[in-house]
Amino acid sequence: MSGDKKLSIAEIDRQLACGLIVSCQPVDNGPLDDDEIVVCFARAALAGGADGLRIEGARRVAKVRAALPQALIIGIVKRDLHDSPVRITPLQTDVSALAEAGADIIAVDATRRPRPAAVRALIDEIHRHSKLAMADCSCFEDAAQAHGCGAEIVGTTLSGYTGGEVPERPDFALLEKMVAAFPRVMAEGRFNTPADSARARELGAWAVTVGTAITRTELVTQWFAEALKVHGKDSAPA
Ligand SMILES: CC(=O)N[C@H](C=O)[C@@H](O)[C@H](O)[C@H](O)COP(=O)(O)O
Repeated sequence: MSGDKKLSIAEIDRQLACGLIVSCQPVDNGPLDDDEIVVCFARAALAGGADGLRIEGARRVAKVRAALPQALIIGIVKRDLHDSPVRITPLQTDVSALAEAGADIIAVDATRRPRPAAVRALIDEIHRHSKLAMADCSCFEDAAQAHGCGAEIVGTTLSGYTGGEVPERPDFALLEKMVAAFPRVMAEGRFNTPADSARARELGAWAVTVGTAITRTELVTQWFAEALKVHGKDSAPA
């Protein structure tokens, strides 16, 4: 298994062409929430020109790695803990499982919230496996802390998801602030259109991760259905 593959950040810099990463995370328990479908999403994303993939769960990372030995994979584990709001790769054992499954980059929640393992401990564990660390951040201060702990990549992933209503638009203000301070910033979270993704790159994002708009068919269908409701039966021509 190519869990042993070790890419340097400079090699990844060279591999990025358009800077698009596709997150292949179907809606939980929906009709597309299936390991083989995730592998198909991954194949389709690469066929469409993506530079890399974001995959949830060690088992799915291993399946995608086996099917696509050369793919750049960012691995995460999502788990619901009873005593912490941290969901994305909260434990050191999650890190080891993702490393063994063949992830190149391992992303962890880097928010400064109550958590079972410190951000530094998770990043150290990622590096112990000779993998690269990405910090999923909710604000500039999260990114500063994670960068200080050695994270190679910091992302806007969790902006808007740590309290209050989730905004509709991406957090461009945070992206700009992070780009000015850190060398590799992942634009992630609600980059739902090619135009917003391109804008992120114009602003200096190292790469852009797009999930929902590509791999959550139910939600994209809802966007269309909601928009079309305005012109429902009453306004249709007789
Ligand atoms: C907040 C959180 O849990 N984000 C998750 C992180 O893996 C995923 O649910 C998102 O789909 C991913 O970040 C991509 O973002 P978007 O789906 O908006 O393109």
